[in-house]
Amino acid sequence: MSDVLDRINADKRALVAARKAARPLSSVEEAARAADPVRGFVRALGAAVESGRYGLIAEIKKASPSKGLIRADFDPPALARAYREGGATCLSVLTDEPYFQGRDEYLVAARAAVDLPVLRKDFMVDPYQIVEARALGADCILIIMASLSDAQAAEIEDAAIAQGLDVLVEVHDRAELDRALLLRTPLLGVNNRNLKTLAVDIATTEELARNVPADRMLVAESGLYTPADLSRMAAVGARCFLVGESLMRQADVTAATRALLTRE
Ligand SMILES: O=P(O)(O)OC[C@@H](O)[C@@H](O)c1c[nH]c2ccccc12
Repeated sequence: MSDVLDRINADKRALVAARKAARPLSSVEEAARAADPVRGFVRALGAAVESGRYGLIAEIKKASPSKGLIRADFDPPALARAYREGGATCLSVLTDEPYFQGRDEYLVAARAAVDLPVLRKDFMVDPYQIVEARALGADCILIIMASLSDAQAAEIEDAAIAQGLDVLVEVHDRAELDRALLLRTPLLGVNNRNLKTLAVDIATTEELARNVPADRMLVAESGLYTPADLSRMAAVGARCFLVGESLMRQADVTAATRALLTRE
């Protein structure tokens, strides 16, 4: 019954309840109003694709539930600069602590180091986290359809829109895709990793791509290692990619990012 995602979401709800008790929404809202202007996340990806390039969302990820520690030498501002130098379009920064060893401060530090738009990569279960994301300086938030009901997803998207944030909605199967299309965001991610079992299969994007309407921007997520992997995703219509581990494992992140983006 209790898969990985159920556990993560239950823990997240408890964590958010504690955060709410420690800091009232009104205080976070005040910080959100004072935050740096939003950088257009969807706009940056659209511009990359428009100019014939891939849109790369490069992820700053220290550890994961499936792999444990991914990168020991973990310096978010240095990684942000390396990704930018290598040609990334946007950044994704894990802020989930219990499962990914992320931190809110990593997002703040990474964003301050570059001019790229930044996704707060976390498990959003409550609109409070969206206001938090804005207060931290995030430009985009993640909605995982497997974690939320239609009503919860819509509530979180509304909160993001109210804060001026972009939304990446993530799906893993046909039913989730159909539900995601009820949302307004143009940014549609297909996660090649099943968050319930943590198994990865990049055929997932190939299978779902044909059902993604032309007015959505398809992002292929997870399990992407080589230019050939990106070409395979591009062949079914993906021009944007979310990549973490394969770049995080390299000593020279700039060179690895450049190499990944090399078109065959
Ligand atoms: O490290 P990878 O296999 O390149 O995957 C990156 C990203 O897609 C993955 O971290 C991810 C996708 N959806 C998520 C939701 C929560 C946490 C993490 C994720």
